[in-house]
Amino acid sequence: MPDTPVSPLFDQLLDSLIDQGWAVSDHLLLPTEVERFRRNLRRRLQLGSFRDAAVGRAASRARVQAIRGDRICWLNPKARRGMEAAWQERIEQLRLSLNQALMLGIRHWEGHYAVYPPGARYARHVDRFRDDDARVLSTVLYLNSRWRPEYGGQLRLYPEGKSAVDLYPSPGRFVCFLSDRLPHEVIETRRERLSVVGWFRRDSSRLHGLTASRNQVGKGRPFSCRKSGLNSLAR
Ligand SMILES: O=C(O)CCC(=O)C(=O)O
Ligand SMILES: [Fe+2]
Repeated sequence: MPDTPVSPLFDQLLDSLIDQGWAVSDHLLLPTEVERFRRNLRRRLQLGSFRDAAVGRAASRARVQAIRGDRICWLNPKARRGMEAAWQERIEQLRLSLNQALMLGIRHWEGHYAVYPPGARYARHVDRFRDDDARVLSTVLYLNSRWRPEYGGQLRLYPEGKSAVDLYPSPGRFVCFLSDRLPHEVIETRRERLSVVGWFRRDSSRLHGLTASRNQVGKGRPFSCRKSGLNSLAR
């Protein structure tokens, strides 16, 4: 098996994931790459490729907006050029590192752009579906040009038995966390908030349009801080 080069950045991410079930890096992309990626998002927005995000198969639109106010557009998994391709190449490197170091058995990543207009939020939830355990790790990359705390819009993580953690969507920030056990929410934003949200999955299907179960908390085994704990939760 060829050795996967694990960059020091990935090393730090892996260590944090093992220790606390979530990780953050502000250096995965250059500022110029973040800008190019943002331009790409804006182009897709102008083309009318975005649609309201969904939360439940039968939920009414008004109810959805109260829970989740973003609009989304899936990335092209077959992109060959531009930042969509570059990002998915980097994500592929991370996938190889994750599988090598933690044996998570991840087979692919899929993700979408998300735009939260001012006033939008995403209520507390867990990313793994009730009836589908394919999502292993959630990822978020923020494409905002700048961010100040007074804009709100922070991602609030609720690690079990610990205080909540607030992460502001600053330009180029990357956050990842275990999809099945880390409740989180997006606090109401006062500015337009741009991101690429995605999931490392252990299946090979690309079924878009399924929706996350709200407050699906407490499923799965208790999180262990040791590698063996991570290994076992991935099986
Ligand atoms: O944008 C974020 O910070 C998180 C979004 C999220 O939780 C989701 O789309 O499931
Ligand atoms: Fe989420």
